[in-house]
Amino acid sequence: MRSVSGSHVPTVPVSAPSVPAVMSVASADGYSGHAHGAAAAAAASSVRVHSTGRGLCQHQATPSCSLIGLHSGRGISSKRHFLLTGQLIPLITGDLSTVSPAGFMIVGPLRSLCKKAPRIFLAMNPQVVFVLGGPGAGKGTQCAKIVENFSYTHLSAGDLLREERSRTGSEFGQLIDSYIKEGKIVPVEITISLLKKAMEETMKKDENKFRFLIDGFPRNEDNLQGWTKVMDGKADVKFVLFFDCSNEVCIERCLERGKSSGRTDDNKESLEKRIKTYLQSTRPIIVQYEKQGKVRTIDASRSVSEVFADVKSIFDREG
Ligand SMILES: Nc1ncnc2c1ncn2[C@@H]1O[C@H](COP(=O)(O)OP(=O)(O)OP(=O)(O)O)[C@@H](O)[C@H]1O
Ligand SMILES: O=c1ccn([C@@H]2O[C@H](COP(=O)(O)O)[C@@H](O)[C@H]2O)c(=O)[nH]1
Repeated sequence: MRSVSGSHVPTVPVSAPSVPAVMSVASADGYSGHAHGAAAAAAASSVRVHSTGRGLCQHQATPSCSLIGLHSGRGISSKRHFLLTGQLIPLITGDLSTVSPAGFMIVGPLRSLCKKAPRIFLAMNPQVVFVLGGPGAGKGTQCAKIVENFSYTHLSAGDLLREERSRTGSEFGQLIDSYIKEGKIVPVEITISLLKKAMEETMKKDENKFRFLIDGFPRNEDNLQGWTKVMDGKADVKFVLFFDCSNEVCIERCLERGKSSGRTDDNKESLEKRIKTYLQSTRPIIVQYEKQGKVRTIDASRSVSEVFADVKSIFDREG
């Protein structure tokens, strides 16, 4: 047994049931690194409690009590909280940069808790990276490469809208079609419901898939407000990946793509409108996130591999 960073974890009671004011988190015999896993789980910005543990448990340290944590495996630090059967437990601090690769971790036995909580399952909120940039800046191309190299699921808001447009019986098909051709931004209620559903379905299929690249969203103030209203507290926006590219290069790429894409908006007329919408509505959103220190800017005018080298170093760093 060893304690996490040699620390004890004081509890801050929120509601019953009560647990001892001090408890130590220890790794079970033969599960070295699990204590770090728990610390990483605690470091997660928000953690949901699962009442059932289907698929969550990779290792079972003790049959009576298990704390299961998810961690990103890369340099998580800082003081956060996680929810544990009605208790807010201040973070176990320490250097988490050595945490082993991503996955579920388990610590046990949590002796003092065993009596109170026979089994505790924790899973993180979805972790989101917004991917923004002008039309044709290379967002989709780079997202595909991120997915190949990191454990992210790519959700393109544009693709989801196009899918909805062609879904038989969709009540929004015509509206989406005209908005896309005009380069206008579809009302957020439609887009957010598609995004939320896609995230939920992804996580339902595989609980390990809780990291998302949301490509082409939020595009305007309405999008941002809609996201906040529906997703605040339910998903954590880690950062915004911004592909910075001149309008000329964007237009040239889209026109080239238009030769084979079949997209109704990869033509000169639509592109002028899309660029205008991007400059008037989306850039201010990027500026807002910049003020919060959340934007990671990439020079997207270079080759695909040069751009990806920068993208990769950001994901290596950020986890
Ligand atoms: N770095 C690059 N250099 C040259 N061409 C590129 C580069 N990145 C992407 N492309 C090409 O440019 C076109 C647009 O790329 P992509 O679809 O990835 O852009 P996007 O930002 O997702 O566009 P949109 O927002 O319009 O969906 C594609 O044909 C793609 O192959
Ligand atoms: O959040 C969104 C995303 C997209 N749209 C509309 O779709 C087109 C195409 O989007 P791409 O990201 O280029 O695939 C875009 O011009 C908008 O009309 C949207 O309304 N909201």
